[in-house]
Amino acid sequence: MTAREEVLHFKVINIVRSFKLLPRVFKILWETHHFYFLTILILNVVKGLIPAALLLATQNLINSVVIAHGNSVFDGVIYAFFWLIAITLLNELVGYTESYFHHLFETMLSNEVNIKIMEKSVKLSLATFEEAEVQDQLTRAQSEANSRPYQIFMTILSLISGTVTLLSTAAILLVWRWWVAILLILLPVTSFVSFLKLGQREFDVHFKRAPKMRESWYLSFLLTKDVSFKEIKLFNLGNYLLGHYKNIYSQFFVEDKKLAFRRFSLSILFQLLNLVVISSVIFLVLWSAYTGEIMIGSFVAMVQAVSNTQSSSQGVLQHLLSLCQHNLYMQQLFAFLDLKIEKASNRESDVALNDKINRLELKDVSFKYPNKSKYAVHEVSLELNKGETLALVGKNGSGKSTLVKLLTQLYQGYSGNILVNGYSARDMNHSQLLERIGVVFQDFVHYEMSMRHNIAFGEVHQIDNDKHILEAARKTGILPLINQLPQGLDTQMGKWFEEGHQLSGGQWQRVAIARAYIRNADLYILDEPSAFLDPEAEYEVFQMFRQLVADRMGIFISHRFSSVRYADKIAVMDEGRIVEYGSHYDLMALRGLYYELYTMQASAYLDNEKVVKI
Ligand SMILES: Nc1ncnc2c1ncn2[C@@H]1O[C@H](COP(=O)(O)OP(=O)(O)OP(=O)(O)O)[C@@H](O)[C@H]1O
Repeated sequence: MTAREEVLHFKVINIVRSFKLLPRVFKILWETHHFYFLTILILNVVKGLIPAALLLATQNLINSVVIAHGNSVFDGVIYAFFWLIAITLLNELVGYTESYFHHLFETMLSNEVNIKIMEKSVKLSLATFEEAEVQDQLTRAQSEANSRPYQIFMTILSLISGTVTLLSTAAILLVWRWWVAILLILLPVTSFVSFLKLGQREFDVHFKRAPKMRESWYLSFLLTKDVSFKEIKLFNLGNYLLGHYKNIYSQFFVEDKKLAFRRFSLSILFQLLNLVVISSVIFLVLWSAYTGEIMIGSFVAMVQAVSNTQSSSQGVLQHLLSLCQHNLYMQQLFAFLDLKIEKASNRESDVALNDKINRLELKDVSFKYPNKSKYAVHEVSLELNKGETLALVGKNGSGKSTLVKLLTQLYQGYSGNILVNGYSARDMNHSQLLERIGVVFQDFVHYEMSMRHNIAFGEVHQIDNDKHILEAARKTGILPLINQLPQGLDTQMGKWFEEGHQLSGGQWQRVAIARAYIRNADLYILDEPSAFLDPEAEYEVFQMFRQLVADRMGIFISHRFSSVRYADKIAVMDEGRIVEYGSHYDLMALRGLYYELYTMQASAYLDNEKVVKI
């Protein structure tokens, strides 16, 4: 049974079992802030005792007035009055102090949980992170991270104070008629099971909703973010996407309405049952007072005790129910936090990379994406030495970018071997290896931060080293651009935040290349570095790349054969395999796929020239 099925097959007993999560919940609460946590806990125990104390004080006051009326001794009344005022004051004081600590603790707790989720996120491997189920778990964990853990805390507190109130008020009734106290405590149990089942159903509905929630989040992202705004306008997609979004939410509403109606009907039914029992018990108290069995003060206290016992018993069970539901959420959060981390990078057994990388070998490397039958990379073997450049070419989807992700160990589940200086990359100290590689991915990030951040993120400890950052900028030709920016390196980039300076596609691409170049790496990998560049910029970028890797190694992926031809080695990929391998001249002489692609592109340029001449 998969984890998902396990959760969906939760029965009443399994929900109760979910209480074993409580120690872990307490650990999070404790770690959030020891002092606040303990203080709130203690205040709640005190809060739980107050209703019974108030009750006894009221009973005492009324009875002492009755006694004083008979024998004109007023001291007892003053004394009882003092106690009532003191307890009322304590009640107020506890309430205000508790809400002060609550307020602070709430923010801290949601931060703590959000941080735990983000910490876990960055540790996951790319393969795990990309799994749809993991994305769903993340959505579930994140969507309620701000409210759920705090609600759990509140529920636990209400449970504590409710139980204390229940026991203390029930004790007053026990003295009078023990079976009435038991009846009032057990009465709400009848509703407990029904509400528990309903809670399970509500959870199942929300559990199954995660993929749709993700879809609705994505639709809202498309409709509200600048990256998609232009296309949405041009293709007039607004109404279509909005309709889709509304559709998802109207489906949610139908489900919610059904559940709300069930909850409403159950509540009415059990409320009526309660009313009948409570009225009968109050009539019994009334009868006792009428027959003179109890005094008037005790009568008032007893009626109050009946109502308190019944309501606190109902409250305790309600809180137990909420706790079950909250625990189901926590189970999702913990499932995400417990996800396996593929490689414990920097293990003691890892081979240290003490030297510069001067040799890279791939031996029969094959890789399939999870749940895919076809190889994205199939039996790839190649080698690269210091001072050499390798160009990867091939049609769309032939496996070039995947190969780069394998080289950078983003995916570990490959067969064959990748050797760095003769050692298997699998056994190498991961961070040391990655420190020696500078990569620009095809889908590089536009950081909506300052230019300084955008470049220095390649070597974050250089964030304040202007000289170093500007040198990387010079190598990609963006120095003149930086000089023109209103706050130079500290200018905000992009359009998401105030005073943001938007760059063109080619400028963003050069910034991304500068981010790789700021690293003093031994191997530079550029995945389609010229996709957004004009011919002049492309020429410039490749000249600089060749200079940079003259005594290092360089790999680039490109569909532009004008640049590819200058690489020392060219690997032509098709359906995951390397089908041709050699220099430009070797491959042209072969008259195979490379020749075909090269001449196709060259003739397209020549045709254009003809058109211009005509
Ligand atoms: N994250 C992923 N999950 C599943 N399959 C993927 C993933 N990324 C790529 N693929 C698949 O792997 C194959 C190789 O993709 P890859 O991105 O490596 O090709 P490429 O040669 O870089 O293509 P392009 O020239 O279009 O960038 C394709 O069939 C693609 O559908």
